[in-house]
Amino acid sequence: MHAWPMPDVPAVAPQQDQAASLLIHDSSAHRDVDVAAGTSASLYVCGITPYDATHMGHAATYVAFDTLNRWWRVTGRHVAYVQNVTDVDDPLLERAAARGVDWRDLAASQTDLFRTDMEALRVIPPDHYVGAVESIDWLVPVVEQMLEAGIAYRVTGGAGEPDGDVYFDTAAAANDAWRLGSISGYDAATMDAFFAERGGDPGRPGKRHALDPLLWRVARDGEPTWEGGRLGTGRPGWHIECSVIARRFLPAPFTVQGGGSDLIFPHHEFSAGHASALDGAPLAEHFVHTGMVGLDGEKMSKSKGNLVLVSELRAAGEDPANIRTVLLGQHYRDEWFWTDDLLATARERRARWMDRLPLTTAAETADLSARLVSLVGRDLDTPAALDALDLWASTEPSGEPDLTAARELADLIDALLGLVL
Ligand SMILES: Nc1ncnc2c1ncn2[C@@H]1O[C@H](COS(=O)(=O)NC(=O)[C@@H](N)CS)[C@@H](O)[C@H]1O
Ligand SMILES: [Zn+2]
Repeated sequence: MHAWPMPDVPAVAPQQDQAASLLIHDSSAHRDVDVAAGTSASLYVCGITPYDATHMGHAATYVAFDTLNRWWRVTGRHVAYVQNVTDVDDPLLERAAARGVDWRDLAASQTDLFRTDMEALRVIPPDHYVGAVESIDWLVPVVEQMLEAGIAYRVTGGAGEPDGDVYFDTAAAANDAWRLGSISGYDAATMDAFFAERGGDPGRPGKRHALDPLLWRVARDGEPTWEGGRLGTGRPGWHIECSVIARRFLPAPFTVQGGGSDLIFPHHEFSAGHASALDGAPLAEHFVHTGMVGLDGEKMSKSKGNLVLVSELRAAGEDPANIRTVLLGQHYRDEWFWTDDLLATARERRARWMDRLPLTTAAETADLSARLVSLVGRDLDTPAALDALDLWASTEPSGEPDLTAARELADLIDALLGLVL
């Protein structure tokens, strides 16, 4: 499927000395790692399950990885970027049924809304934007191979379920590249809790291990189904889509797998497990996760219905650059809560930067540009970058205004932070 239009990303003089390193926190290694290496990078960021799009938690996560993308580009790297859309999965089907709408219409309209919000927030689109449904033809042979290799198995009935659902055998699949816990590092109790909470079925009779995740769900009445070759008609489990889409369009391993912290387990654990099961290569070199955004003391989520939607703020006339300023003002790994005050503050900050811009000098532009690139290169410290803009805006100009310098600074702020002043 198509992504969304590319924002204008001004060409800027590569900040050579700042291209030294890009430190970012790897949740799997539990430490900061340098991902600046080389002339090219590759990024997979899990996409939305298309309903209740685009709430501020979604937006915070995609803007965070857009900042990573932008740092790589400003420092002269080529970036290969892929994102999926989980356009078939239990939560989507449940929501469509609850609303009495066709699940395909819900997925299509919500994905369109997401695209317009991403365009408004000036998020650079992925090179490949791929739906789970589009990936079915690619994932069926992979699951068939897993069955043949003995790292997947069929479950016979139980609890009123039909025979034939295909599960991943987490024990049999362990190899040098992956074993249960490789990505999350969680203990068994944590995995059990998160698995049940996030779409898993630990109590399903007939499974070899409670944490074995579903690869293929055979047809049930009233559910959408697709041809599944030797798997029989049915539909895919959640994790395998991301393994197969990433493997199709990105190197094995690619540089960074991204998503919110709620994806660490089971989703990224098993996306990695499925990808490594047959080819023995790690899914990604590094795993990076954002903190959860909440409202009124609770994580912003569909099920709680406490959503602040980008489209609603835009419909009320808010400049998306102010929304992006709020998001960049929070550290991507922090848990935080949206408030209207944050938006008011963002408007004022950005207005001050806009007033100061025409007075800037060549020296200021050189210093500030290097500082901004360096700060973002330290675990995407955009809050510190915005503080540096505040400091600059609050000081008297250091000499004669230089309109060329003002243009260059505006271009760097746009290219690196996606903010138009
Ligand atoms: N409250 C939140 N705060 C921050 N990020 C969030 C929040 N809610 C969801 N996300 C992130 O937004 C992205 C899309 O979330 S989602 O719509 O539920 N979809 C999925 O997680 C799957 N389609 C990934 S394959 C994920 O990276 C998720 O971690
Ligand atoms: Zn995913």
